[in-house]
Amino acid sequence: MDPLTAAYQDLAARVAPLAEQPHLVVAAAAVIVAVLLVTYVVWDTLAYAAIPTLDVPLKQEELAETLDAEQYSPPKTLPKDKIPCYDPGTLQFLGYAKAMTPDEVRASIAKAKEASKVWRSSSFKQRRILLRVLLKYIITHQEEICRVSSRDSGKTPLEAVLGEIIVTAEKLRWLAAEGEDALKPQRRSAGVMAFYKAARVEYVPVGVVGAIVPWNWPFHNVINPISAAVFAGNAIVIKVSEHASWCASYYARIVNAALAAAGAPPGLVQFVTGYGDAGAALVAGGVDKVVFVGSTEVGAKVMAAAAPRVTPVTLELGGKDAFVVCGDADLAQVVPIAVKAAFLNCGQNCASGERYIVESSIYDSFCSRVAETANAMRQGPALGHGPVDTGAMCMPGSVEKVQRLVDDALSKGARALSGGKPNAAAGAGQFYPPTVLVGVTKGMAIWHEEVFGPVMVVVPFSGDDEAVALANDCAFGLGSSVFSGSTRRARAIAARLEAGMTSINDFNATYMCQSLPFGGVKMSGFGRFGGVEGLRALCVPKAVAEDAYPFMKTTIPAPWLHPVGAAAQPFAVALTTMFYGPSLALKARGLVGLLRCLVAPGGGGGKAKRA
Ligand SMILES: NC(=O)c1ccc[n+]([C@@H]2O[C@H](COP(=O)([O-])OP(=O)(O)OC[C@H]3O[C@@H](n4cnc5c(N)ncnc54)[C@H](O)[C@@H]3O)[C@@H](O)[C@H]2O)c1
Repeated sequence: MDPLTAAYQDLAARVAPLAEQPHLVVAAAAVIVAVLLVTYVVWDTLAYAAIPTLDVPLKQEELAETLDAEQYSPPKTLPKDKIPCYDPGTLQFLGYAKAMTPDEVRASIAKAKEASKVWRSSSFKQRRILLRVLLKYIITHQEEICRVSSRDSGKTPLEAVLGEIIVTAEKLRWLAAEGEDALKPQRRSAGVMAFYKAARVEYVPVGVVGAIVPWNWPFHNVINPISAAVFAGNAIVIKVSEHASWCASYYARIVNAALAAAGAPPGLVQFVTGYGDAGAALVAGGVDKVVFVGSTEVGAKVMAAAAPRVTPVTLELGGKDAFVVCGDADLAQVVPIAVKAAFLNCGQNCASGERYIVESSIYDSFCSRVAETANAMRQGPALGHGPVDTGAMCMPGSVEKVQRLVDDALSKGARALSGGKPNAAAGAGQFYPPTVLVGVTKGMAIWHEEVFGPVMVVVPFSGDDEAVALANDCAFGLGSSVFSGSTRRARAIAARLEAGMTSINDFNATYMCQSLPFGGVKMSGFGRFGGVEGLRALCVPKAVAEDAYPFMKTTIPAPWLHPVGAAAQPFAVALTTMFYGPSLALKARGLVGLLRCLVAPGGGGGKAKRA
């Protein structure tokens, strides 16, 4: 018996008794998992031990849970060159942010440009340190970051942890762990005629990224593009929303402290506060790439403004996600997810469940269960008044916009199973309650327009073709969900949905997988942010080809030397036939033609002719 077979038989004989003692197998597996876990924790702890700890002082109003009514009452007159900032839950006045002028925006771009020249040759190691400094601060100061976000945008502290912290932490972790792999030069095949070449793509930083972001997740919306842009070797000028400018002051202090701790050049990240004119100045001001996150209407303007300089744009625009629930889905799982998908952050999410397409067999049960939860949800100011399930709408005018869409639907025959009018009982702030609408038809504006508020529209379907047709009957195509007890059925429906992202038996799971691209189709925009594709979109994918072998290099064949002779074109035809001829006979014909050209009079090209 050969030694290998003997060793195998010996191992098999030793392992066989274990099959009769499954508890030993389970115990061994548990020990292995525990060792792996401990190794991971120790590794992570050591990786972060040397990472500097930031000290970012907070202002009085950033620290307080409740604000004194007198001290924070609105001013009588509002200056034009400043942005007034309010708490949407109490309407207390928080102070002013600067409304930067176009000249000030251009000055910020110039500073970023200088910093980008240094940072583009920074090492991935240094970029990872920057991300880890940020992550360390974020995890140890979650409460502060969330309190400030809640104060400025109206969301509850729980919502802030879910949407501001968790996804940001995962983004930073993913970038540090896998970002370098996504950006290191990638080998490509050289092809047939260039067989002697080595081909690769190098991901070169674009230079200065100009990012314009909305107010709905004011912390995540800034750290998300900043972390990706600087990890890709760029500087970034980021324009925050005029409706979330107060909190940007704290978030800018965090970022600047992290840059200093990581030894990054000052000016690498520039914050811009201002109105639309500041955003327009950023787009037209000479940045190398524009990332716009906001409404479809403004996105179209941004695209037009980027055209004269042919500045590349990524547009992350509005959404109106379809949420398909098949009759065989597990309602106990689906209902709580459906409620979160519609009402998280008061429905102010680009990828928010807005159109619930539910199979007729479970339609009534689904509607009554979501309405029961919606009716039980408590609403109020996010801070200082005990836990609430949902907070205020961030933007002045949002409550009225939602009411217009709901009123239109109700006047045309829809019914509200919960909510349906502003919630004055919740307090002085901008409150619209969780609203479930049934009986919605295509003639109603709410079926087509993005609500960006806490309204769940539920319609029934019969047969998967109808579910797909209803889901695709929409100008937007950002996220989508399909729930079914049969993965096969869910996948088949998902494959037919016109959307940039689909989660099967979940909602927005694609965003928790930060390796995946984020973005939409149709009026939801184009280009991708997030994941490998999003990171590479912040670079120029530069094609490079060089000689693969030192003894082979490109020389122009003799028949092609100028002035060319009669054999020049037949030589090219023969060469093409030899390399690409789809049969042996054709390839042989190409080779013979090639040799003929070389020996023919004039086959030596210009030199031969001259001789
Ligand atoms: N797809 C996504 O990733 C995503 C994420 C969040 C929000 N959104 C969308 O954002 C919208 C809500 O956010 P919003 O109300 O802040 O959007 P918005 O389009 O009104 O504003 C977004 C930003 O654009 C700026 N701006 C305004 N006019 C400009 C101009 N002419 N040139 C350049 N910039 C200009 C604003 O000052 C703001 O900072 C919703 O439609 C929502 O779906 C999309």
